[in-house]
Amino acid sequence: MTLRIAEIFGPTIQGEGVLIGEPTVFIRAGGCDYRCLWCDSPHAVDSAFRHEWRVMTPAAIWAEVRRLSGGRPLTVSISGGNPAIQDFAPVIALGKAEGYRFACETQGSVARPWFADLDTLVLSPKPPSSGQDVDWRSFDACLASTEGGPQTVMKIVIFDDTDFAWARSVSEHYPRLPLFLQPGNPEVDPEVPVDLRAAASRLEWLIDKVTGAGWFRPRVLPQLHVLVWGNKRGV
Ligand SMILES: C[S@@+](CC[C@H](N)C(=O)[O-])C[C@H]1O[C@@H](n2cnc3c(N)ncnc32)[C@H](O)[C@@H]1O
Ligand SMILES: Nc1nc2[nH]cc(C(=O)O)c2c(=O)[nH]1
Ligand code: SF4
Ligand SMILES: [Mg+2]
Repeated sequence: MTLRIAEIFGPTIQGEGVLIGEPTVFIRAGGCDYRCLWCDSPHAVDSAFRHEWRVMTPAAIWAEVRRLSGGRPLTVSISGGNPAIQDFAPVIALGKAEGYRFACETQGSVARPWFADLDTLVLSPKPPSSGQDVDWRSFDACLASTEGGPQTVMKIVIFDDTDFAWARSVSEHYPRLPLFLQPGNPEVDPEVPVDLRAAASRLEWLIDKVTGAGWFRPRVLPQLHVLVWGNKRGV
């Protein structure tokens, strides 16, 4: 059995959400069932980049993670693309046998039995600005697959007022899911250096929205890796 892999990189720090700051190796799966208008990882989505993807066995993927981490267990984040359109169970089994921990980033459009083997599942339903339609039945199936298992959290990207209002209503439907908000990054060209002042302004705008609304449930975080490296690949 093989998997389509866009890149494997690290160790770096997890730049987003509940595991922010955690030393992490990323496995970025190739292929996605969505086409978010502002996707920051099109090289793992568009078939135009397919020739850059590697077809790898779980053993080959695991050998690469072990090499990058020097064989010292850390958190491995499985992202993409949408990793849930492939079967990562064998990779997770290889890693767990050596004491590694696993997180997964997905939009929640496809539920997988292997979600139950994770330590952390990050569900990131897509707001109106993405141009995608959320299938909430699939999202609920993802949630059901982790009941009594991994920590499961929700992370929503906010670009504008409409996204913000949407996030509030989604939050009301899932009152027990820990919620993380991050400002959308409109600059997805990996070659363009980060504009720190613009990034700080976007974060300030989102903080003002949350506190101004008297909404004290979500945590508001930047994309830490974007502040340091912009949208550079492999970090
Ligand atoms: C590239 S996606 C891959 C995983 C999965 N397809 C998903 O969307 O959750 C990883 C994370 O980056 C976020 N993201 C993608 N493009 C972004 C952008 N331009 N600004 C901020 N966050 C973004 C997604 O919402 C998701 O939480
Ligand atoms: N450092 C770092 N943190 C991240 N958190 C989520 C990422 C992703 O693209 O899934 C990501 C990424 O690509 N790099
Ligand atoms: S779901 Fe994730 S990987 Fe797919 S297009 Fe949207 S942001 Fe990109
Ligand atoms: Mg990213």
